[in-house]
Amino acid sequence: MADQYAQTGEDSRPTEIPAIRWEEPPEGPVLVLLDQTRLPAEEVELVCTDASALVEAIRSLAVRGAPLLGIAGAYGVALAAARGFDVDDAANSLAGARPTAVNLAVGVRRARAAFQAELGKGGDARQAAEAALAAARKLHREDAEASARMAERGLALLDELLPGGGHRILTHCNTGSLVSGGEGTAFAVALAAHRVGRLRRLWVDETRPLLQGARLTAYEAARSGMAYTLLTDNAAGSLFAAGEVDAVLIGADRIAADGSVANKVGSYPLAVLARYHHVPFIVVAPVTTIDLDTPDGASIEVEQRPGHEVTEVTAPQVPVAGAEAGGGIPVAPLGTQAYNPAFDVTPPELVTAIVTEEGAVSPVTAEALAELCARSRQVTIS
Ligand SMILES: CSC[C@H]1O[C@H](OP(=O)(O)O)[C@H](O)[C@@H]1O
Repeated sequence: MADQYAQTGEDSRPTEIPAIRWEEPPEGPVLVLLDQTRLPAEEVELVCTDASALVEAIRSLAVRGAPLLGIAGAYGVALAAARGFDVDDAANSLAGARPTAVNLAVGVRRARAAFQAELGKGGDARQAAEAALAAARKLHREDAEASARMAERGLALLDELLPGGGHRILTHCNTGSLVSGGEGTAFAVALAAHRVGRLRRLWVDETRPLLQGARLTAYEAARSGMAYTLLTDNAAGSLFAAGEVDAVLIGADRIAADGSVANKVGSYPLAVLARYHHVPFIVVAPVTTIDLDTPDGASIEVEQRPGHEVTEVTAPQVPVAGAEAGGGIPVAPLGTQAYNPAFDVTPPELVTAIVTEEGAVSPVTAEALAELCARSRQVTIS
């Protein structure tokens, strides 16, 4: 069936999309973001000159995706320092902009620590700001390197689990260049398989309500030239039943110490479907997404988002005059209340493997995750 929906990308532009970059025009440093709320219709850039503009961009998902949130948070601290704003205030507002993706707080913490360490060594404000920027640039580089290594390790695992190639991969939400300093996490694995001719099809969940799959993953898949097919989230079950899914590849926003995985809402039902149909369910995430300070899935704060994201559909660049608060077109009676968690939590027993740049963990246990993180710290130190 997969081939009858043959949709291959037409775009030959480079797949790496500059989701974020630091610039230093004469009027002062800025953080330039590709506004992901406007994709795929428009490639519009947001120019942030202070932390509050970046906080708004994070909350509106103009910039999004766990690893990129970490990079943006670090640059946000550097921006506040470079422009003479209060760094502690900036760090606190950035770290609190979205609660679930642990990378955001990690990135903010790394840049803030570099800033404070430089001051502690007797450096002046300019030197401290430069130290924060250096920490942000380092995190950006490390994430790009991690992305390449995750792609390599993820492809090796797919080849091991699915001998014979021709992988039909289902993915949820968006985990490509738009969430990363490199080519992403789970999507980067699919891209690696495509480049060596071992991706038969990427099944792309549209990912309601904000449609990161339909708007962003399809956009990235088209640019790559891979064979991909979009589906509604509720059509995934019939694909599994038809035997059309060889593996599920998703990202993560926070992985608790016991191996519970918080990811875009709709991930947990895919894990249950995968288990029922004996299909590998693989999580691809950098080590920075593993949070040993969060003991288990119940301890992960799941972001609750505004109801209008469910009760309205919004044409990103065309606000609808007179529509509800969200500016979209109502699809439910005015006043309808909506349940809109941004993420859900998959228990470790439903996860076949967690693939990181330092290696894969399977089965997923607290001990194996702790060992992986310890090994990663050794690598970082050396
Ligand atoms: C690999 S990070 C991408 C991750 O982030 C997405 O959430 P959001 O679009 O709300 O930032 C989703 O959970 C993806 O798996």
